[in-house]
Amino acid sequence: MQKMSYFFPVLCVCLDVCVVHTIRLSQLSPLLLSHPFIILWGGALTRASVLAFLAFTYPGSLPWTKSFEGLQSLGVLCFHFPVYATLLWVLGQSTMEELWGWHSWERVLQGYIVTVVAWLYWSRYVSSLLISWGQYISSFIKRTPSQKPKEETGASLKRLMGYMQPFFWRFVAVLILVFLSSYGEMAIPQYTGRMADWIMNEEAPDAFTEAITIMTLMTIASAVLEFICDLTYNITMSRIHTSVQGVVFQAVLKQEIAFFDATSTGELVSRITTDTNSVSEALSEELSLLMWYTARFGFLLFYMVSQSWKMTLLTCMGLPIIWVIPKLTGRFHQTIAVQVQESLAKANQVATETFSNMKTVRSFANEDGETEKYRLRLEDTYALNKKEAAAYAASTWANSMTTLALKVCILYYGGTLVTRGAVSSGDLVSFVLYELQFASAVEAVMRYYPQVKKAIGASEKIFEYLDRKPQVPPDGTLAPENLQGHIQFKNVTFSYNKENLVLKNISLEVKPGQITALVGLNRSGKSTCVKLLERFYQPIEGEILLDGKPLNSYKDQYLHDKIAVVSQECVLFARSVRENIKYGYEHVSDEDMYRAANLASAHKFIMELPNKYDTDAGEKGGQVSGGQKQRIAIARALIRRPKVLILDNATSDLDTENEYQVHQALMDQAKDCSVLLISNKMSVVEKASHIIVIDRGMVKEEGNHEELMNNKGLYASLVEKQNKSCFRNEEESN
Ligand SMILES: Nc1ncnc2c1ncn2[C@@H]1O[C@H](COP(=O)(O)OP(=O)(O)OP(=O)(O)O)[C@@H](O)[C@H]1O
Repeated sequence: MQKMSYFFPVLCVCLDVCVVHTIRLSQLSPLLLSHPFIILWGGALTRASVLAFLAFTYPGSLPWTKSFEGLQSLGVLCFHFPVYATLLWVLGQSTMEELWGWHSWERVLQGYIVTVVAWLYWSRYVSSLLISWGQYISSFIKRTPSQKPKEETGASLKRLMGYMQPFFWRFVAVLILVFLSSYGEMAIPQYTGRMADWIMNEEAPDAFTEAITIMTLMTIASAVLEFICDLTYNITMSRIHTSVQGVVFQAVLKQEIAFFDATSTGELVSRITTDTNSVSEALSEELSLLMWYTARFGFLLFYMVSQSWKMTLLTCMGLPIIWVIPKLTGRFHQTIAVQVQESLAKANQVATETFSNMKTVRSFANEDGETEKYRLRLEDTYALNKKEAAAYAASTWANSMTTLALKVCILYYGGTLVTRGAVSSGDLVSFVLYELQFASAVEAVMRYYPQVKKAIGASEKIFEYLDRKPQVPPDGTLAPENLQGHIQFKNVTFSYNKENLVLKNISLEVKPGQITALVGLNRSGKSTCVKLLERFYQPIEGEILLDGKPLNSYKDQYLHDKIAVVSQECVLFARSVRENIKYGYEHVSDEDMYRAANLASAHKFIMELPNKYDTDAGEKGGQVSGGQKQRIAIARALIRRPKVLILDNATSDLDTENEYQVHQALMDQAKDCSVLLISNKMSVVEKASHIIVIDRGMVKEEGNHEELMNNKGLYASLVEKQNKSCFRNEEESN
């Protein structure tokens, strides 16, 4: 099967080449012209079979079909070269009549003109060869997954236009350039026809020189304008792309924390990078091509009508078929593309998750498990890719069949018009050239229009984030200069999923100038209280007050400046220690940074690091231990001189000595602010001025250490259990 998979496409390409070449020869031989439909169906069916075969042999690798197109172009090119070279040589021989059965030099000249047309057509294959191979190579380099199409593109288009607004005049200039350049392109067919008439009628020699001069000038002008236009357009589009990317990133950052809980990092990153890239690439490349071909389409139609309205009518009769069939097949292709996109996203999610948790994967030696999971996801994608490739083959087949049909009919009908003297040979030559470009313009418009539509549809996914209103009530306006840091939870009830209540009618108070500790068993809801204080989530019932005012009445930025949280899983950025401590507070002096680091018992070890405060503290290249990370995180919180300092198991990774030092420093710090301490170590908690014990989302008891010990309740039992376990550990170590 593997060997077959190489042999079969090559065979089919050869067959296809023969058929296409026969069609070219049919331009010279009336006999072959009498059987156009046999040739047509032969060509179309061969092409379809090759594409279908490729689709099933190499599903998911559309580059293969691109390479096939390139291969076919190369084949046609190789066949054409010797044949037309021989033909040109034969034309100079006296045996011409015997060879072709033609009876006059007039027919020989006609043959010559058709050959010129064929050569021009041949040059089209050269460019198509270069383009398709270019696409083939770049598809390996880029490999961006296709976008999820959407039906309602009108609104998205309007939004996109909004981003184009600042560049309005540039787009106007681009449109004018497209118009002028497309007009210039009409020179070749128009003046080739005139030259043909000159050859046939032996007009004044000046006519030939004039035609060739105008043709050259117009072609050069058109190429220069095209260059300027492409440059302007692409620079503008990349400007728009970067600004859209920035806006989307900003919009995502504004979302509430529950949104980040529900959306995977992989999806977010893909939305900002891959989705915006694909949309902008599609709009840069495909929209620009769509503009070109639409302009060409208009000009070609105009010139074709001016050459012969009858032949134009015939050409246009084929248009509905060219439009309808690919549209039907294209719709199916789009549906599959959506499924492929979704399936790819699932596979990407597995990969992202695995790479970001690589240490855990290695610790559990689960590389094979993750590989298998990824493989299974890819299998789903593979199955869909097969369908997608088949749909692609079907739509390409439909396209080529309809355009081939049109070509044969035009040649046949045009030939009869020349014989009857209704149009001149030059007109036919021009018309044939126009028609060749016209068919490819229609084909291109049909191809690029859905792609542009698809890209605009995909942009809707990006706009979803822009439109999404964060599910947190808008922040207030309060930002008082003097904040005490007095916190009150009044009958607060909260649930993450509206089913299981995590906090049940909780009321508690954290007073300024003292350390309040929150203790309880795991999952009792301690960290949830902190998340509510940070406004990550909203209580279902009750209210949280800061200095007697609802939390929501404060400015968000102000709140996060005044409330600093250090949690157990402190995350440092892959940046220097200095950048991590000054995170969000870059304006602060180095002296303040040293002060915060000293309070967090971090300054000493930082100065011993290879590059001191410039050492990389990040997760990947980081050179700091877990305990050191925690101290950097505490310094990061203290640098902003918070009014409420929350330590959620923030010293769990510190050794006894460092933990003691940090807590001594915090005791001093607590005089200026309120400290909320969450810790599972009772030795740490007992020093707090006030201790609140939480059990299953409810406050069970509160007081200071002595009071709670005398109570002999949950707190006393927690202390007792911890003491026992410490005693046992000490005994074991002795
Ligand atoms: N983002 C979340 N989405 C849904 N449920 C959550 C979320 N975060 C916490 N929970 C649930 O809320 C409950 C309380 O969790 P919380 O982290 O507040 O407890 P805790 O007392 O701080 O526990 P621990 O001492 O283990 O840190 C748990 O049942 C937990 O599963």
